[in-house]
Amino acid sequence: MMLLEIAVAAPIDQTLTYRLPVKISANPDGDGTISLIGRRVLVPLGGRKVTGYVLAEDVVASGEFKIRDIAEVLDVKPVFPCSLIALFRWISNYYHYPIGEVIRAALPAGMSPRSVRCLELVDSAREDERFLSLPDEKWRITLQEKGSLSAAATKELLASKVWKKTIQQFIKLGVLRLCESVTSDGVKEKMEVCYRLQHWLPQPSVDLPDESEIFQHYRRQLDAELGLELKLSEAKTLYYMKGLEEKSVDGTSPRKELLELYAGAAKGICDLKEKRLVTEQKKRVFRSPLGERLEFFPAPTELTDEQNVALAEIVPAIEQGGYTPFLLHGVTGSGKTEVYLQATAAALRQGKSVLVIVPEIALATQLEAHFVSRFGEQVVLLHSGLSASERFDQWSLAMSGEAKIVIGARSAIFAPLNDLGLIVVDEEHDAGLKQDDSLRYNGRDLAVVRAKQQGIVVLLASATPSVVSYHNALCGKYRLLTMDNRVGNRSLPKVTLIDLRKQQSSGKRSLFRPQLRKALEENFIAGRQSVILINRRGFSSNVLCQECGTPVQCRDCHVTLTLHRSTQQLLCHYCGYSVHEKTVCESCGSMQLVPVGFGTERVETELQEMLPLARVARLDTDTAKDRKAFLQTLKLMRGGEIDILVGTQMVAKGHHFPGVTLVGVVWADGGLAIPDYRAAEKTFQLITQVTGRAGRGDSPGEVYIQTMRPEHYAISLARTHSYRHLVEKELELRKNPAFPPFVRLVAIHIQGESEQDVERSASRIAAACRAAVKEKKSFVEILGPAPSPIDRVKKNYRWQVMIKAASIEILDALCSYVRQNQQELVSGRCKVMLDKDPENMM
Ligand SMILES: Nc1ncnc2c1ncn2[C@@H]1O[C@H](COP(=O)(O)OP(=O)(O)OP(=O)(O)O)[C@@H](O)[C@H]1O
Ligand SMILES: [Zn+2]
Repeated sequence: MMLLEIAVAAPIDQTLTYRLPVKISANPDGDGTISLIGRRVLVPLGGRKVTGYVLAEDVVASGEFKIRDIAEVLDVKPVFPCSLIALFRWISNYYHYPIGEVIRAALPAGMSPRSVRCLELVDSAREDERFLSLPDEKWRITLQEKGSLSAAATKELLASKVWKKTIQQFIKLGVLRLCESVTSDGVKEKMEVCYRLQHWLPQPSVDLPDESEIFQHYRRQLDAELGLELKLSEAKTLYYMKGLEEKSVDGTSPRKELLELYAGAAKGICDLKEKRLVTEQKKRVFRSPLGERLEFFPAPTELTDEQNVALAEIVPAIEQGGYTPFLLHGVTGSGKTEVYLQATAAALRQGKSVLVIVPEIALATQLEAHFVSRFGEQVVLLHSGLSASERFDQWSLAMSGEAKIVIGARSAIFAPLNDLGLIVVDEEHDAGLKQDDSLRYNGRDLAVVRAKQQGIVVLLASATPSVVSYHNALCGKYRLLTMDNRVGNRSLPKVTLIDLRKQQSSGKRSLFRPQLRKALEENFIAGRQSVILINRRGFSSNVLCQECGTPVQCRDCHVTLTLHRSTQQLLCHYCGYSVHEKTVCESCGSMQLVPVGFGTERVETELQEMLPLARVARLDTDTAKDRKAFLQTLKLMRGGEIDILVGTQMVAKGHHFPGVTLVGVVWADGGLAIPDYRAAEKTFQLITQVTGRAGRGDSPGEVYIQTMRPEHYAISLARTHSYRHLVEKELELRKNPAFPPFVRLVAIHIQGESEQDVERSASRIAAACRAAVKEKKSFVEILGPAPSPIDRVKKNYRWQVMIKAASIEILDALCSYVRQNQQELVSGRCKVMLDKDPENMM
């Protein structure tokens, strides 16, 4: 009898031991060799049954607890590889999160295969009188006619108060039985018909005056060189196939595209197939989420010197194997993507697979096109925009080893790739890599941990690495690679600061100062594209009562509402609460409300007024809600069909828009006022990233930055592209008072509907932590308790205690202490959440 170590999907910190009873076969297919590790099982826990994940077999019981039997094996094959188990254990320890819940969070939601139970009428009991004498309910008739019920009908029946008992009795009598079956959602990969040339064919000459002559000539050429006596339709088909072959990764011509070029190819192909000049095959298609074929990017003819230097370090590390972390600091447009592609090729040559993590889905789509152009069908994309069945598809392709390259957002760090050789993290500084609720992990940090555990290469890359990562590189924890120059000797754009403190001279007040205005007008007239950054969405950031000055606030949060003119709403950006824009002041009842401040919508409106003929588009979380529309906007921008793109930080990240020559920042220092020790770092990163969108094509770029604080180092250093100076400055400042990288942080969040309970709990937690660290010799500091900067969200009051410590062990000891004593420390229905290495300070 085998004992199993199982993580249950419940808030329990430890794994549990269960027995695999003899009556349950681990391998119903009769294959005795497959291990249970990585599979899901159903186990009794208290009075219910929950999903468990098998982490180890043949374990030894501690003898402390009574060991129970597992109820069922849910999967016929593992759903995650053994190599991930160490990562799950690490995450559970590090983030102080129950291990079963870690695994549940790692597996795609609603992932199949899953087990379902169906009620069946036992064959030999078809004539059972007791059963036949039951009332003519729909379920009974179905059972009698079809022999079984669907999983949904079974579930409903077993939950019904009226029939539950009866069903159970009939199961006991052996008339009915419950059958477990494993299903997967029926979505298949998309396939298309392709044709392949079976013969070498000469290159057609194209410098003939008209088309029909080209085809005639090609027909004669094929006859002369290869002795093929072809009909004109056949020669014409071959001519187009030859063209498509060159554009494709694997030398095939998709039927759909061929017919679009030449309708007569349908007939031509039939004849050519008969003559065995062409064969037909089915191929998996990779479509962009827009349903279109992905753009094709040819490989560059040669690498830049800096790319060569970087790869001369990365490739041997991949070939030799072993844990090697790299930090690639490459300025915007230096060709980092090509480095990822070459490194990937090196890993594939070793028979290894590759994982690419990006902070944002839009970037994943862009990278996907590059990777598919180079590696074809070996690439899958894992992201939250997929339906459950699509995600299952991608997941199983990775699990089976069919897909060698997985690209995805942070959760793709759990991709079930077996033979990893390389993990790439693009835009490694980006806050989007951190999950901000439930299991609060950082995808970049997990990439490093996974690489270390599996002994492989990890490549963190950014034009503006996080100060912490760069510090790690300076200390020798990571190997630093630098690319200081743009591809093709393009220069970084010239940046001009515009001081917003200087009075606007005369005329209408505008969000754009004359210099930026003029540049925008000239750029538009010259037929070039511009990008405008304003890191706030909505029309205005606040709405104030003109009579008493009170801002309109959310009903459930301590947050002022933002005016969204396009939907005529005042909207809470924290909980989504909204009221019509024509509302009354809560405090005095006046209807005179005035918008103050500005956001993307207002900037868009003003631009459109300023340049009525320009095609202006907006990119922010509001317009990005519709994923298709969002990707469409990016595509139009790349294709030059938008003149001015306005947006939040979304426009700043990693996009390659070759036509953009002008970038404007409406208000650069808004982020400096946020209570976050990284406010300057983040401001610098945002400006540098958006600056990097200019001048990536043939024409050089220029950038105008409007700011109230032109002398602030985050802004003046961004003007001169001085990343290393910024790091020096930040490291100096973070020594005292101490902040990461010199200390580690954990934020303890306490939330609840009763303000008093929350405050009391926070105080007790802070006091308990203080008492616990009294004796400690190394540096530790407990800050708070204090209300969070946004101290009420969705009816919940929020307080926090922040702990800084020089040693991670002390932090961990305090976290464990708080969790273990939660019952005594926390009042009423308050919730406590630990956020290690917090990213969001609000
Ligand atoms: N060796 C090369 N020769 C010619 N073109 C190249 C080469 N390497 C990269 N490129 C091209 O240079 C452009 C910029 O490269 P890429 O988008 O990778 O920049 P990046 O370093 O990722 O910048 P960012 O940080 O802004 O995302 C792309 O169009 C890419 O195809
Ligand atoms: Zn709200």
